[in-house]
This record gives sequence, C-alpha cells and structure tokens, in this order.
Amino acid sequence: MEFQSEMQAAKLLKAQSHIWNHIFNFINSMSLKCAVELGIPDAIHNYGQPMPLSQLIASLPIHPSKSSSIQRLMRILIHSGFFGTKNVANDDAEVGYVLTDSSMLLLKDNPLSVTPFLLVMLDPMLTKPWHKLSTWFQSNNPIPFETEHGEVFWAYACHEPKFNEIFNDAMASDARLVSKLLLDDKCKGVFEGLESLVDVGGGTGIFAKAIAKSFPQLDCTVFDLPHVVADLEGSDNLKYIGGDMLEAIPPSNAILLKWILHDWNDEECLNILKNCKEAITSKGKGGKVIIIDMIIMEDEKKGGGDDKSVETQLFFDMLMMVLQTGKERDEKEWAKLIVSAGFSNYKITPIL
Ligand SMILES: C[S@@+](CC[C@H](N)C(=O)[O-])C[C@H]1O[C@@H](n2cnc3c(N)ncnc32)[C@H](O)[C@@H]1O
Repeated sequence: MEFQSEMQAAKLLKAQSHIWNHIFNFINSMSLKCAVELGIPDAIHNYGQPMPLSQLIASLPIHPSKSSSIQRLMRILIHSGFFGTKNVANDDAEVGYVLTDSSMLLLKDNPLSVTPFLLVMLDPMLTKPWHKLSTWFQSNNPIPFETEHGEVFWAYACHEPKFNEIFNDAMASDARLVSKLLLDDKCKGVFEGLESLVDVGGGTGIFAKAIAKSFPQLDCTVFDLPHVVADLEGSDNLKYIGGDMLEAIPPSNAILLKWILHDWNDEECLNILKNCKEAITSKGKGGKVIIIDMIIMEDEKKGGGDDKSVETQLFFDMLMMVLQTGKERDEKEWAKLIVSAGFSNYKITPIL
C-alpha cells in the first residue's frame, strides 16, 4: 500500500512539474530576448576566449545595481543550451562563458543571424494576440491578430512603418539562411535552365538577389505589396514590382513561393495557385511553381521528424492560426491544394 502511495506522489509531482514547465516556457523566450538585447552573444564572441563573469559584466550596458543578476540570467541560458563554460586559459580555477552553435546564430554580424526573427516574434505587437486566443475561439473574428489590433496583419504592416521594417528584416534573415542552404546544396538544379522567375511575396528581395547572383542569365522579379517594394532598386537581372498576388501575378517561366501559402487558408491558397498557373502558362509554355514551406510530419514511425522538429512544426501551425488565416499542412493537404489548382504533378524535396 505504501509503495502505491509513493507511486501516486511521484506521478502527482511529475504532473505538477510538467504544468509548471509549460506555465514558465515564456521565461526561456524572454531570457533569450533579454540576452540578445543586451548584446551578450556579441560580447562573448568579441572577447575571443572563454569570458569570465566579471569581464562580461564590465562589457555590458547595464546599471551597476544589476551586476549580480547577470550570473542568474546566464545560468538559465546555459541550461537551455545557448551558452557553455570552459576553463579560462592558464587558469584551472576560473571558468568563462563560451558560445554554442545556437548563440553563434544570434551574433549581429553573422550573415545568417536569426536575431531579427527573434526580435519580431517576441515583440509585443506579435505576442499580444496570443492573450486573445480563447476570446477568438468564442467569437466569429477570423484571426486573433485582428481581435487584438483591429485589422489583418498585412493591413497593419502597411501603416506601421516600424513594424513593417522589423517584419521585413526578420523575413530577410530567414531568406538569407535558407537561400544559402538551398543554392549551395542539392536544390540548385531546381533553378537551372529557367529563363524568368517571379518571387511572389518575395519581401525585400534577399532570396531573389541570391538567385539572380547564382544565375546571371535568369530574369528575376520580386513581386510584393507596393509598400514593401517601394523605393527598392533592382539590378541587371532583378527588378521589383508592386501588386496583389490575390489579383494577378506577372507572367513568368517559374514562380517561387517561399513562406507564402502557409499564411493563407485553403480557399485563398487556391486563388494564389491559380494565379500562379495563369502566370506560368500565359507565356505560351508550361513552367513550374517552386514552393518552400513546411510539411507537417507528426508520425515519427512513418518517417516524420523527431520530437523537437515536430514541436517546431506545431508551433508554426499555431503561429499561423494566431497571426494569419493560414496553417501548416501535411502532405495530403498539400496534394489536395496542388491538384485542385489544376497542376498535374508535384515533387517533394525534404531539406530543412
Ligand atoms: C511570410 S512573408 C515571406 C517573405 C519571403 N517570401 C520570405 O520567405 O522571406 C510573406 C510576404 O507576402 C507578402 N504579401 C502579403 N500579401 C500579399 C499580397 N496580397 N500580394 C503580394 N504579396 C503579399 C508580404 O508583404 C510578405 O513579404
């Protein structure tokens, strides 16, 4: 009997700690945001060797009364894998902070830095709608973002220049990382032999610039909302056009849709895909649509991702529910969309 109650107590405590860790998940995000805002990854990187706490404190723009709190911030970030410790050279007793692969990706000067994405996703403009999620479920409002801000995401970005800028920077940072992986690796062939390409919803054109550079013969166009591409200058084989993809898309040999369709519901996606089809066939011959988006792979046994990558996919799906009308889709849902839009076949290349 005693054994049974010990088991029950253990189960109870495990359940409680599971709940506590979920309640406090935001502390991981906010501690990381704070470290980035204080420039901690850059301070450690610039030091060039394991950085003792005293040196880190001396290098940061903090009030002297907060010095003793830095060690506590670092302790949780070490626990979550953003920093490590190593012995300081020639000193067996003293340890210093070092970066990990993840904090390397948060350095300001790293061309692949994820910092702009972190800063926009954790900006109150994007975190506040999460507090409206249950209200949204009880209303007929289409999107929690709209419940909070009174209008849809793209309309809001149009008249909030600061938000427009940080959002576009965040997209550009992802485009830099993904274009590096895709154009250096096994996907380069996808763009070979094309005459023209329109990057629909291409933002400030980071991805299209990388393609235009790798394929100087390819005529590239970045097509996005007028306020996003206003004042942007093209080059020899790159131009910017403002417009609305829900209306029409400029004619082209190929269309790129990176991180577009997951923003929209099935009906809106069908509209976009039909406009893509129209754009690639209006040149008189068939072409292709290149979609860069995720495929939900929940079932590990059927070749899906590990626990962490499934969690990332589910996070993104919820993000689309809160910020947009869209969703992340599994292969069946993608296939249905593609076929319904009138395309005859598709090929999936798993990369990221
Ligand atoms: C999630 S971002 C993706 C940006 C870029 N493709 C990337 O992956 O870095 C979606 C983009 O679609 C653009 N967009 C939204 N509505 C649009 C519309 N109706 N017509 C054209 N572009 C639109 C946004 O301005 C934004 O740049």
